[in-house]
Amino acid sequence: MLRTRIKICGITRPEDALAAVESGADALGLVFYPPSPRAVDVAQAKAAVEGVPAFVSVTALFVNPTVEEVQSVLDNVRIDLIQFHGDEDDDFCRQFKRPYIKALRVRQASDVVASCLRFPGALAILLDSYKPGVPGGTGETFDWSLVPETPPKPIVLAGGLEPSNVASAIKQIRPFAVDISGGVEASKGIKDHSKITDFVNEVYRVDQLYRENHS
Ligand SMILES: O=C(O)c1ccccc1NCC(=O)[C@H](O)[C@H](O)COP(=O)(O)O
Repeated sequence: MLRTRIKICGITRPEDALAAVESGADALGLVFYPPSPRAVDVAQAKAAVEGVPAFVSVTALFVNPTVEEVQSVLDNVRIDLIQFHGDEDDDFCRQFKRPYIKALRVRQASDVVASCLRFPGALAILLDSYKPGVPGGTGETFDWSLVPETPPKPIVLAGGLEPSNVASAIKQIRPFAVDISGGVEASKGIKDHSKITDFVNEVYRVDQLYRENHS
């Protein structure tokens, strides 16, 4: 079994990026969506990820951006992956020639399979909670029983994860990756480093248990 990958989203400060890297995160997320309390501009983003080693992926997150907005970020910040949270279609997402993740706010089971099929170019589908008018970062969980057992694409599970519930989530869904933002914050946009460590350790713990029970 592959271990569960860990993405810490909503990074705004270099010290939070380094804390996530030192804890063992696989990927970091930068929110390029101005209405978000975790939004960064190009200068903040560059500073935040400057010391991030190449083996940790940096993800740029957008909600219905223009082509120029995405391109400007790609031209100026080290970005390995793009994550789209709006109404973008597969053609839009693919044009930047970077691996991309499409976020889906889950309301019913059929949403998951349908989305995987609508985004053949996506590296993975990120499943998040549905809250009217809020494109992401809700801090709320959704009904995990809506996730099919064998989805057509790798699943990144998001929405209201915390150190205290991530083990149950992984046991139930076995996602490719877990994504957290609010659950490791001290306040909006500011990460709590001990919560990051607790979260990562909890993911490692449940993966280790799984390996022991399936060897
Ligand atoms: O974080 C935001 O404010 C945000 C705004 C608009 C679109 C996406 C946003 N965040 C995405 C994420 O941080 C995560 O991918 C995901 O939504 C999990 O967030 P959380 O429930 O806080 O763990």
